[in-house]
Amino acid sequence: MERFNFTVIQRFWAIAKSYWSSDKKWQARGLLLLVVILSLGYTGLSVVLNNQRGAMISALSAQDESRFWHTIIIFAGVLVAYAPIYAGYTYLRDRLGLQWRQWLTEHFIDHYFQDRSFYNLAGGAGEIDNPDQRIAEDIRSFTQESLAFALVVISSLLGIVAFSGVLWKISKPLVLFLVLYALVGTLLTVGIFGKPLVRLNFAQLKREADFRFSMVRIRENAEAIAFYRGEERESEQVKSRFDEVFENFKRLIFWQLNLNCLTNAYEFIPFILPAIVVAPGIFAGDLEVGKVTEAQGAFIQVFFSLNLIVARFQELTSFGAGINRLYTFAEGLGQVESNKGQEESTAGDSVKTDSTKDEEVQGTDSKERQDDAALTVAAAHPTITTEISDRLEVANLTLFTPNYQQMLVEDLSVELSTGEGLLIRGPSGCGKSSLLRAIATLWNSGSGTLYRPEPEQMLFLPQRPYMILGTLRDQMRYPHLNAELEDDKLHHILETVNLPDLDHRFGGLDARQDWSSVLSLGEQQRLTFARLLLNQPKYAILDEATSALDLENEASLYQRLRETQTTFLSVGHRETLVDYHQRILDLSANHTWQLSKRE
Ligand SMILES: Nc1ncnc2c1ncn2[C@@H]1O[C@H](COP(=O)(O)OP(=O)(O)OP(=O)(O)O)[C@@H](O)[C@H]1O
Repeated sequence: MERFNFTVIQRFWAIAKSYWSSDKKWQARGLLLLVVILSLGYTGLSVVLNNQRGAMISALSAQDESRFWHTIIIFAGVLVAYAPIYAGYTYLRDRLGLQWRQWLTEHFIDHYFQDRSFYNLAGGAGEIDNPDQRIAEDIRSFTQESLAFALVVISSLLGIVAFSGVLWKISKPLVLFLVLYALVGTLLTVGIFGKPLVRLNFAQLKREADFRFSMVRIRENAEAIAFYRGEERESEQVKSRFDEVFENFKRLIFWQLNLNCLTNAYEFIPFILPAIVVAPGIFAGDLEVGKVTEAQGAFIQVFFSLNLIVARFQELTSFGAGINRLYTFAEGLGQVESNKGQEESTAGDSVKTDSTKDEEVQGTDSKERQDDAALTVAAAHPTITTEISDRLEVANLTLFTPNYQQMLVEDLSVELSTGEGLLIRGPSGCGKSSLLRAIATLWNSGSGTLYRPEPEQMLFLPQRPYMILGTLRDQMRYPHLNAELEDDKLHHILETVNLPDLDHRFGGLDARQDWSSVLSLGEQQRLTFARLLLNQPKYAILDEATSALDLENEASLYQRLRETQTTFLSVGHRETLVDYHQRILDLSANHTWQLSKRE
């Protein structure tokens, strides 16, 4: 159990330290210091308030009017200072939490897009589920909760120091009993409830994210689902995802019920124990009546400070689960060093729910075996070498699917001469798009050398047109959104790709739309072709980029492309495409290839 807690703390620190030692560290530390000072201030004032409450009761029971009013005046005076200090404390705490969140979110987003991690993680076997939820929600709760918890720990320590003095004066055995009682309670709670609650909270986060994702997919594929009349199946699917949320939550609240039974009984004692201990002194006339209130106030403060872990255990377990999710994500992004080997048993345990534990552990094992196997395979095989050059050429290229499961092309050598068009053909599934992936350096499983120009000199038009979120102008300028282009030029290009009234239809070049829903596939293909004609890169790679167009539109676009200086490489099935290319590369299903010149 100790080891388990230690792992979570280690993981917490691995994520947290990046901010607290970043270039923003002095600002962060300064703000934290201010928050701690304010928390010191309000703890000090609460000690005074507690004393005065006791004094007030004593004055009332002794019918001492002037002492009563005196305490009331002090009370009011302290409150005047207490209210703004406490408000300032919560404000600055939340402000610091927000700044931390901003920094950490940007840090994760930077790593997510660095080295194409978003693509590599998506292509993996899905160990890092729902990265969107991890960035949007796990980071938010991580920063808020860690700050809230750290400050609670600090104020608890202050509370212990401030109030145990008060209590010590009233009754020493009471203090000793308190320490022992809190210690036993904490060990019991962590021992019994720690593992299952972190596990269930982890699963809850995942299942909530899966459920939400299934709803997002429906929104994105609404039309296809409507055509298939797939409502029933989709509704079943969403409901079954929600059932998983429901079942896990049921288990979670059952464990919380058990925890509450223990903590409620356990937290009841502090309310009566001080009275029992102080009562004999009062009966004997040695102590004032108000001492009961004072002792009770101090006892409760010290008790809840010592009892921090038990009192906040539910939040702590969900916090721990969030830390685990964020840590595995950071590990996947290469932000923190992977120490899988050391943590194998604990990390695996910490993420499984009771009912699914066995199958998921098996799943994890087989995933790890697959990963290990993939690493062994990758180590045993060479990878494709890429060299930046002013030409586009593959030399002796043998290409496999990732993990080397399937050979796609064997010993291919071809160079693209400037101004020339090359068409790649072949049966479906033979590896045409994969060859483009290799040229784009998305895949490197295989051997041979790829000579390619700088990425900025190449533009890829993938099989499925990609419409960005933004204006029509952005759509056309993508991926160079900062390019300054005159409206006239944009209009002219729209005409060239046979979309002359597109901007009028949607309210101008600055109109914002969900372009992938409002444009037909052919219109989207023409719009991506507009990007190509605007950018005029040195090399263009077109993967069935005109497959949804009629022959006339296709011919016109290729004609325009040939008028530019761009050297292009196309993949496609249509016979008519041959007319626009000088050379043809035919790939076959048995990894052989043939290069020919057009007659
Ligand atoms: N991420 C992947 N992991 C493993 N295999 C893959 C992956 N992506 C594609 N493949 C496999 O690689 C082979 C080649 O796929 P590719 O997309 O290159 O075919 P293609 O020739 O472009 O087909 P089409 O003409 O149908 O578009 C296929 O058998 C496909 O199943």
